[in-house]
Amino acid sequence: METTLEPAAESLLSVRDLTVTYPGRGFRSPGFTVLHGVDAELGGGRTLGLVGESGSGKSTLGRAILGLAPVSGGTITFDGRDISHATRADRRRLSRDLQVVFQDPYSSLNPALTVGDILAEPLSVQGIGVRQAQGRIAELLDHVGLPADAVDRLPREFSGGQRQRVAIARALALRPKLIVCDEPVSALDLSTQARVLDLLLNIQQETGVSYLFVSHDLDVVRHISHDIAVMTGGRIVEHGPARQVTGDPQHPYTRRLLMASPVIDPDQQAARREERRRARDDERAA
Ligand SMILES: Nc1ncnc2c1ncn2[C@@H]1O[C@H](COP(=O)(O)OP(=O)(O)OP(=O)(O)O)[C@@H](O)[C@H]1O
Repeated sequence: METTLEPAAESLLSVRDLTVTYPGRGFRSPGFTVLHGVDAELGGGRTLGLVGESGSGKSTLGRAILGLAPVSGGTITFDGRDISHATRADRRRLSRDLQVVFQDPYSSLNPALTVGDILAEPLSVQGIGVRQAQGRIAELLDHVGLPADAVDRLPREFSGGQRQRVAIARALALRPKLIVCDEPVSALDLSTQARVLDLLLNIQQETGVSYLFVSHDLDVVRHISHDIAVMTGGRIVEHGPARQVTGDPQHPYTRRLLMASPVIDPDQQAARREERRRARDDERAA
């Protein structure tokens, strides 16, 4: 199924025909193509949820945007600039506007640094003085709901959810325009997941930051996203407003994903029955 994307009126991120091929190990071994001509679009102050099974290429898309996966074809335009082949120096400048929160709050924070030092790092890289940095760090801790004395403590003194709050504070330090959130709640228990998702929503309302939110969990993505892109086999098979993608899925793969995610609400259960009926009809017609 083809998904034709019109650039959003105020597009912040635009991915066009993106191909990522990892190089083969030896000179005889061919490269391994993970993304095959991916298109995606994200406007300012909005969230694009990227959902799909394990290995479908979601993280690779996030990594390509961050300059951590090789772009072998197509373009990535961010804030009006083509960043597909940004140099290291370009990336340093871009890090003001483009940040990341990874899945694992246990390995993504340097265990030897205090929370204060972790938050000071991006500020000092951008040349922000100590006094100004101290003020900003206090503001950031307050913003993510951590106590002021967290500044002198080490990551191991915090729970998984609190560590993820530290990672979010670090990502926010330079007031970015976009944060790539790569499975940021997958390692957390359900109630902590809900609190971290609410925090991300509040931050977006207050700051206008955009999120590319990668998750294998459609329920999580549905909760946080304005738009959803559905990915399988390195291709985006459906991309549209969250309500439309989850309420009236067009692609059989999206329908399967929806059927596999748990529902409690009776209206959703009725909709789910209808989805199953349509999927059965589609299979018979195929
Ligand atoms: N550095 C790499 N070199 C070679 N292949 C890679 C590399 N990183 C990822 N891959 C492969 O790319 C494919 C897509 O991986 P990716 O992590 O993007 O998927 P995903 O949808 O995010 O899955 P998950 O939810 O499990 O993280 C996988 O087959 C993976 O093995």
